[in-house]
Amino acid sequence: MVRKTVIKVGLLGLGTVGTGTAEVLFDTAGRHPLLQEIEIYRIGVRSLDKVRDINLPQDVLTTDLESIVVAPEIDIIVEVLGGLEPARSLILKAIDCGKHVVTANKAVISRYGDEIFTAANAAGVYVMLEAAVGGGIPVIQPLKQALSVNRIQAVTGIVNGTTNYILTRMQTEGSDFNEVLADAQKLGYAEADPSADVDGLDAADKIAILASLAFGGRIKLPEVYCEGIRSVSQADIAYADKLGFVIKLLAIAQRRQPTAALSVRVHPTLVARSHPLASINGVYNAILIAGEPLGQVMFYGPGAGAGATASAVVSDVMNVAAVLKAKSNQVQTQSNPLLACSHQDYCAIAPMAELTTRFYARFLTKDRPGVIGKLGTCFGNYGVSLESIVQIGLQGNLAEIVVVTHDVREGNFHSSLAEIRTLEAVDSIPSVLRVL
Ligand SMILES: NC(=O)C1=CN([C@@H]2O[C@H](COP(=O)(O)OP(=O)(O)OC[C@H]3O[C@@H](n4cnc5c(N)ncnc54)[C@H](OP(=O)(O)O)[C@@H]3O)[C@@H](O)[C@H]2O)C=CC1
Ligand SMILES: N[C@@H](CC=O)C(=O)O
Ligand code: NA
Repeated sequence: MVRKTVIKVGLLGLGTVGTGTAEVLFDTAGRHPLLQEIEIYRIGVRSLDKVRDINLPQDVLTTDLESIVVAPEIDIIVEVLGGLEPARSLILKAIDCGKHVVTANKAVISRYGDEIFTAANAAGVYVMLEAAVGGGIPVIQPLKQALSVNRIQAVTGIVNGTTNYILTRMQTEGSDFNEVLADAQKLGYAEADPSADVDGLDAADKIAILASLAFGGRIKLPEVYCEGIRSVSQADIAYADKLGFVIKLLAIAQRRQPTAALSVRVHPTLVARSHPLASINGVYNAILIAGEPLGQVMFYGPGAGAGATASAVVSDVMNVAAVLKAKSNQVQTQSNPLLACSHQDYCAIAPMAELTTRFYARFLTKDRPGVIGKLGTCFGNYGVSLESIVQIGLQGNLAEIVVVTHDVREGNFHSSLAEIRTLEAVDSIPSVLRVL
């Protein structure tokens, strides 16, 4: 006989994502029937006095988060607090108490994934994280399951909604960076400390998680190269546009040969207008995955926001609930390897100097004959071949020269720039960006 179980959830956090999650779990009509067997038992928050946009059963709220993770009635802990502590300790405590965990917290997973998954594997519980990357876009489960038969070659993504929203509005409306950031905060897209978005750290957390799943090894976060969007100016956006590009904050994990070290990086990048990632605008995210034998597949959707992220959180809750239900009916006794994390070793990460990529660079120089020739000589000394070189205008009495290179070893390109900086005719190099 199949018994009907009620699976109890302890929800840690009732902010943007927590509220969206509770709304889905309280309103199950027309969704998967299994959701009707899932109940929110307790919700942990910082303040009981805060006005909430959601009707809650009496006494469900508490500020005692520890009491939730140790409650014997609770099967699944959903951590949507954000930040490193107390999130990390509460996740570990929940695992220690034999509870499954669903989290949207990429900051904790990318830094403490090793400790958390080792503990979860030892305790025989799942730690699920679909909401941690790409918000509502299903990308974690596809990487663990449907795509895992492929040899992955590259994961290239726009994985931060806030910065894509900012860059899109700077590009299409010429808006001011700080004004648009304030809007992204109001819309609930940004992290509590938005420098995590703007400086690329959130995207670095996410690409570390994606790379780990795609390439089958853990990633040491400090080895992920990370550059944010503060240096992207209206001048670069305008030049990129003239040259047929848009500027996107890309997160890339790439392995050129199966045995080579991985390149894992986040930086603003010129993307050709014809490339599929160039048309991903606003808070939308997209992740392009290339693998053998599949070829390319692109996941696209809302990368942040209450409803979108709740969709991912609740799908994880439902996956675990399905396992618990099967277990209670004695159908399944072992961990499902396509839900659990199975890596123990670390990936070897290649130094940035070894990266081969194209570059865009903008120079301010004295406006006199022969300067372009001198730049060309310095580039030639280091094997840097130019795809285009343009001098469009003057800034004051200085000439503005923009170059786009062919593929070049990053170390060689920087050596050529070091030599160019010594030229008497060169005033400054205001920007250097990579080109996809
Ligand atoms: N916002 C988004 O679009 C997305 C967010 N995420 C991730 O989801 C997580 C949550 O984000 P979000 O919902 O935006 O965050 P919010 O800041 O909106 O909400 C955080 C919630 O956690 C509670 N909280 C935080 N710290 C504590 C603490 N020390 N003790 C008790 N309660 C605490 C807050 O309580 P109180 O309400 O009382 O202040 C609040 O309810 C983060 O890890 C974020 O990176 C992932 C994908 C998208
Ligand atoms: N701050 C993040 C929220 C989702 O992960 C973003 O802007 O993408
Ligand atoms: Na996701």
